[in-house]
Amino acid sequence: MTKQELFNQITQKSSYLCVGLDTDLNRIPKHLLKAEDPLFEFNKQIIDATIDYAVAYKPNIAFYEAHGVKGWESLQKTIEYIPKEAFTIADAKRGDIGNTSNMYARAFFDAMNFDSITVAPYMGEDSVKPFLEFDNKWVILLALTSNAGGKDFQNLSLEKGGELYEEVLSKSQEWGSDEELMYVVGATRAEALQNIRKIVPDHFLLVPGVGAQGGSLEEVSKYGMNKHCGLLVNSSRGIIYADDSVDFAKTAGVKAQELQTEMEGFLAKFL
Ligand SMILES: O=c1ccn([C@@H]2O[C@H](COP(=O)(O)O)[C@@H](O)[C@H]2O)c(=O)[nH]1
Repeated sequence: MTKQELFNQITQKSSYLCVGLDTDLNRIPKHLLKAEDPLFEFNKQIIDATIDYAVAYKPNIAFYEAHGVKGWESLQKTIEYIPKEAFTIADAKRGDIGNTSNMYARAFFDAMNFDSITVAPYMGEDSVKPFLEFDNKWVILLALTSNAGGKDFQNLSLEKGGELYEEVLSKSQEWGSDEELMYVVGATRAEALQNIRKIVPDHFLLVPGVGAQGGSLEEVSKYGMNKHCGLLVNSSRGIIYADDSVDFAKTAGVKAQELQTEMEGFLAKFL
């Protein structure tokens, strides 16, 4: 999906919501455990209930690979089920020496046909570039993550000035353009967004941390939005586990719609 196509989706749905598919057998409604493929059955119903309000879906790969072959099958079925209009994110946080990164990229872009993958920048240019060699695919580089421990390294001051996450943002722009590179910035780090927008004014940001982690959608939208919206705001648990009854999908739809309605307001105010 191109940047323009993503922006078109955002405009059409008045939404920059990404629904996180962190599907956990211990948390899904009990009646689904009888299904042949409970992970897929849950995802299918969540997708059907939220597709009118969401522009992206982000399966977190850990929740699938934890089940071995069966989990990978559920993931494959899920990615095939997501309507083509939606942007898909493999939240896999990969990155290794070049030839290994190339295999990761082939797994998620060729074999599974995801639009994008999250990548850790820690191993540098030759670990990230293999992911950028695929047409019409996106790399989403971890910049300033939502967890408390993100500060351990990402906020370290560099001798030449600035902090490590700022160097990730500026250096990586030598590797790819804003048509193929996005950044992860946690909603819990919204105070940094004004500064981040000075370094990456045109890039899309994937923003997890709204909902269960307590990030503010309003602050993220106010300080993070650019002329192409430039935001995909993820909520996983806050949507998919809002209700563990047989009505779980309906409730997920309501939660997604609530966020979409707020986003519609912010698009009118800040875009
Ligand atoms: O900095 C980061 C990077 C990734 N994540 C992932 O996003 C979702 C958040 O889930 P919630 O239930 O909405 O909190 C999850 O898959 C994380 O692994 C993140 O939270 N922060």
